[in-house]
Amino acid sequence: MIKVGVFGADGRMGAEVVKAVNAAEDTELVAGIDAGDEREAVRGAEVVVDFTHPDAVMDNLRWLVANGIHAVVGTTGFDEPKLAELRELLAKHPEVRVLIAPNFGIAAVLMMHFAAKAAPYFDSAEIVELHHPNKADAPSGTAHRTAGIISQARRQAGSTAMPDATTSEIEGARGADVDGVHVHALRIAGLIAHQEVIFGTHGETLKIRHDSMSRESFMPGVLLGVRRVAGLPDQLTLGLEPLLDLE
Ligand SMILES: NC(=O)C1=CN([C@@H]2O[C@H](COP(=O)(O)OP(=O)(O)OC[C@H]3O[C@@H](n4cnc5c(N)ncnc54)[C@H](OP(=O)(O)O)[C@@H]3O)[C@@H](O)[C@H]2O)C=CC1
Ligand SMILES: O=C(O)C1=N[C@H](C(=O)O)C[C@H](O)C1
Repeated sequence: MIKVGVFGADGRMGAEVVKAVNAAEDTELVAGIDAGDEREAVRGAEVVVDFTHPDAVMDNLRWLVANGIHAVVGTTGFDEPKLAELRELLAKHPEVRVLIAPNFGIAAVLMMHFAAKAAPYFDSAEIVELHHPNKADAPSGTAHRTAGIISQARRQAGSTAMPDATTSEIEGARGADVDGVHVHALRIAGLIAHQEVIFGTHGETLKIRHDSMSRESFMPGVLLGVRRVAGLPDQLTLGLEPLLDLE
């Protein structure tokens, strides 16, 4: 049995993780905590799953790493300074492993993988992400990562700049520029988590769309992370791709 703690246990994702950990035959819930609760409650856990808030996750990781507990992190909002600090912390605790994935949906990971493969073949690429209106961050972590991998694939292929003759716009009309890829973030009541990557070239477009219709969709990926995190070769793993042999 893998002993698991959950940070953000009463949240939309955390509550689903608690259910999944309780239902799986090889995992056992030590404790689930929320903002204001004592982290000590999860001492004894081998792995803690964090679905909290971009402003809270680094404090949680500082505590987990210092206490020798592996972390599976779904919370978004990681930038280079946060990752650099985390690498420094981990260097002092070589036994600890951290897996951070902006999206634990297997189909979402495939959507990003296919987007990277398609990117060199098109002149244009833009991302539309659509989420529930209670989401804290925009653009989504998934859109951020997708833009990064499209941009990397285009750079590696020597692609030229995307065509765009805009010289006048109302601020925001072209979305956010993430690594040179325009990202448009929609917040719509009734939705959960969706993303469309739109590619275009002469006379042809390709749209790759992913839809999470329920938060259960993330649980196979989260449980895979819980089962595998302790054995990962690198102290810090970004994205679920290596666990799915997708690199
Ligand atoms: N990687 C993935 O596959 C996915 C990632 N996410 C990401 O997960 C994060 C959470 O999303 P969601 O569940 O919708 O958000 P919610 O707001 O529903 O839940 C967050 C929970 O975390 C709690 N919390 C806040 N700070 C702390 C803390 N320091 N320690 C412990 N608990 C804390 C909150 O408590 P309180 O309400 O009391 O403040 C709340 O219960 C977001 O960053 C989101 O983007 C979401 C879906 C999938
Ligand atoms: O907040 C959410 O809901 C989600 N957050 C993640 C993100 O920011 O990409 C993953 C998924 O899109 C749902």
